[in-house]
Amino acid sequence: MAYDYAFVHLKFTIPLALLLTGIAYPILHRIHFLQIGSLIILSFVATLPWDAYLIKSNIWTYPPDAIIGPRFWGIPIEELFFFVIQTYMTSLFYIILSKPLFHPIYLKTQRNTPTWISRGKVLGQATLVALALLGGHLIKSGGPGTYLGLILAWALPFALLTFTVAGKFILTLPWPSTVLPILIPTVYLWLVDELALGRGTWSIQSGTKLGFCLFGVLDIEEATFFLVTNILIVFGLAVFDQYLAIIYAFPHIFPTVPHTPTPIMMVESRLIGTSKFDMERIQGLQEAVIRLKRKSRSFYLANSLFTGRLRIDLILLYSFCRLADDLVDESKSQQEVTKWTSKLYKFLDMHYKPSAKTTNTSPSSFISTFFPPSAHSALSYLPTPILPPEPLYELIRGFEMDSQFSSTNFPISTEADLNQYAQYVAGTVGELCVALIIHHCAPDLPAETKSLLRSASRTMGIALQYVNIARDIVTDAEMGRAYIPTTWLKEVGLTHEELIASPRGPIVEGLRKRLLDEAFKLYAESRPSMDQIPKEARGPMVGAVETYMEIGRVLRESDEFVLRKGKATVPKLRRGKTILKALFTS
Ligand SMILES: CC(C)=CCC/C(C)=C/CC/C(C)=C/CC/C(C)=C/[C@@H]1[C@@H](COP(=O)(O)OP(=O)(O)O)[C@]1(C)CC/C=C(\C)CC/C=C(\C)CCC=C(C)C
Repeated sequence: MAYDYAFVHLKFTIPLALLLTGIAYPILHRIHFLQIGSLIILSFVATLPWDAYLIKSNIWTYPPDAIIGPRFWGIPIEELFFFVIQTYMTSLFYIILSKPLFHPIYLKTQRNTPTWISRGKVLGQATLVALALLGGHLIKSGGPGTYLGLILAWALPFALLTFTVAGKFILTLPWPSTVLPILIPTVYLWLVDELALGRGTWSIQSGTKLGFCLFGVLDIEEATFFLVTNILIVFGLAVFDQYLAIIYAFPHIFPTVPHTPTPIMMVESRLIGTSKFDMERIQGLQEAVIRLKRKSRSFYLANSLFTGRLRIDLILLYSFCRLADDLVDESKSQQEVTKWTSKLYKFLDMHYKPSAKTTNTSPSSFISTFFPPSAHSALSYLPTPILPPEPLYELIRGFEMDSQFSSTNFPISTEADLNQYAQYVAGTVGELCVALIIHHCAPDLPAETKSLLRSASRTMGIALQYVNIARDIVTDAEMGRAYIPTTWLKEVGLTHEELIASPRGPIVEGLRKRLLDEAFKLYAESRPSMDQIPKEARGPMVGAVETYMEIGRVLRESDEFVLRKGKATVPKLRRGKTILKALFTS
């Protein structure tokens, strides 16, 4: 009995697995445990007979003075543990590197597949078949090609199966999320293997190997083994992600999705033909993600921390809010604003007041007739059945207030007006976000908790809007707008006209500070209630709020301003740190 092989785990695999667990911990959801767990079981069951055969045929041997002793089917327990830990580590690499991806949009190539993907899939399948056949041939011939043959003939049919099921999806995913989680653990395990082979912890029979080394004493067969097994793990995870993407993306096929989609749903998602996929919705989701990425760094980063349908619906909500805001902001006249807001009200009426319907037009033909093509998806895919109507109507009312600014009219006279405005444009957004969270994560929350969350989310929305106004004093002035209440301006001897003509200087800084103080007061009032947000949405929501409030903190530190396009932003590193802190502490 000895501990050489056990030490390989203690020194190299377990510490890395622990480190990866620590890094991935805040982004791991129940579904990931199901994903990793199923893959560990599959890889264990698939490797067991193969490994037992290798040991029985003396292709692989373990000197008795390198292992603790207990065996199952002749396989030392350290080796059995290897199946588990390698699958676990590679899965975590994949999950971490795939986190920023929004998988539903990678279903876009399922129909009207680009030629390079169709060809790539056929080429991949042909290569896997050829290599598996080569493996069979090497086994039949016996001698030095046996071990390589056994690896190829065993692993590649599994790879072929998974690639056949999810090849287009795998090829559509960005390479850092597929190639890197294969390569990084492979190279790491090559180095570990090199060390173990060098120390004689395990060895390969000389008559059954080719005798080429990739480097040092690392036989080409061992290098191939780690490469193909990591390919198998990543392909397996991608199959799982493809099924999840189908389940989450298509409410017309899966109207409700439980916390953790069931294995039956996974099978169903496989059996449904791609002809049933709503590719227009995928296109709409893609447009919404692009809008989010272009317009808001903070929310884009925070959004990637959510999962499932909640993530999709938050993106769609953002897209609607942004579109409505832009339609009003980009209007050239008061009439144009009224044109858009009345169309938006009508759009909401069609969903929420069908009895008040004045025409026989359907919402989709109303959208395509009265809105520009760039607005269609943001309106068509707003998850109206889940969202309460009042905040949506109020949001449009807030945009109407925006349009009332003119060289002689400043609608924000008092602090109460400011609060009302912020309620309309941002308190509503908080309430809508919470409605989505409750629907997707905890529909059975007690009524008092729901109402606490609603009112806190309104307050938090106002806090964020105050930060937004404090940040944009200069850019708003350039558009002829001043949100600082007339009463505050009077106290410092300013008028709106003067603020707009000269939005910089110590007096304005004083006003900015006052607004930020109000923002942080409201933030402090509502922040404790965020602990009542269901666990799976809490960290990401806190992350979203904190990255936005961080703009306020940067503004308060004034010398740290990073002025970009006239706006103060939080440096990337600081934004990343804020998100991580929120995730690890919520
Ligand atoms: C990850 C995530 C939460 C994403 C979605 C959030 C979402 C739907 C945002 C919509 C934003 C939007 C375009 C609203 C239109 C009105 C508007 C412009 C509001 C201002 C947003 C700032 O956006 P940005 O800086 O990009 O805009 P401009 O450059 O000024 O054009 C606002 C400041 C409002 C943002 C308000 C919220 C996201 C609500 C915050 C409250 C919560 C998240 C609830 C917290 C829960 C509890 C229980 C306290």
